[in-house]
Amino acid sequence: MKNEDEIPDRDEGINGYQKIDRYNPELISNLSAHYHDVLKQIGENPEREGLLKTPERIAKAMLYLTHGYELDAKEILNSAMFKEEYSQMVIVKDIEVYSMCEHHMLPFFGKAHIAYIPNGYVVGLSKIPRIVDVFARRLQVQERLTNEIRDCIQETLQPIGVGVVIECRHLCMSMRGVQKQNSVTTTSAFTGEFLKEKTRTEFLNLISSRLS
Ligand SMILES: Nc1nc2c(ncn2[C@@H]2O[C@H](COP(=O)(O)OP(=O)(O)OP(=O)(O)O)[C@@H](O)[C@H]2O)c(=O)[nH]1
Ligand SMILES: [Zn+2]
Repeated sequence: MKNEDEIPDRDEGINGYQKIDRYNPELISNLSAHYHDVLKQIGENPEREGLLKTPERIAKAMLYLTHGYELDAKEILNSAMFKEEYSQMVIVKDIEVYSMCEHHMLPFFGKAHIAYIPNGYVVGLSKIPRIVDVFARRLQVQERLTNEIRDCIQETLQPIGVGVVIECRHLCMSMRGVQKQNSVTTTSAFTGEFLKEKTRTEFLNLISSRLS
């Protein structure tokens, strides 16, 4: 029996998530109908002029904000790995992060700082922020986001070590709930050489310094 809420083109995707076609008009229209109902349920009038296109806008925005499910971070890293005899720490810092917490579907946002020590191979620099987005554009908790980035780099590039630090503000803690406007959550994850205090301290010092 066909479930009328069934998502069209549902199919086994990568990373254990269902593959969906985010541009499928039928999917956008189904999702818009749900958001139309949400507007009614919160006491709004979805027929007033300002809200006429809102359900469709939200549907498209949500599909965009969760598009990381379809992307394969390992494939992205594999596409630009170069043999290079550079053996010092490589750091890409201050990478903007925009994600949504899986508890409230409210944004959390801030910065990621990522380092690795190559083991014969380096990766194209742009690929580091790209994989941050792959994992951030999903429903997340900051701790899992941090670990997923670390594991992806470690398993794909197989460097001597990886360090990931993420600092974010969670709107579920500032707009609602405990209503703390200035709290920032810091998470970190390390492998290999970064488990040693000396290397980790060097990384943490370098990410806290600012270019003048
Ligand atoms: N560890 C972790 N917790 C998160 C993250 N994002 C949101 N949370 C927390 O998830 C928890 C959910 O707790 P619940 O008590 O079930 O939800 P709630 O009643 O809405 O909680 P309050 O936010 O305290 O009002 C809250 O403490 C949130 O602050 C995250 O990325 N990591
Ligand atoms: Zn939340």
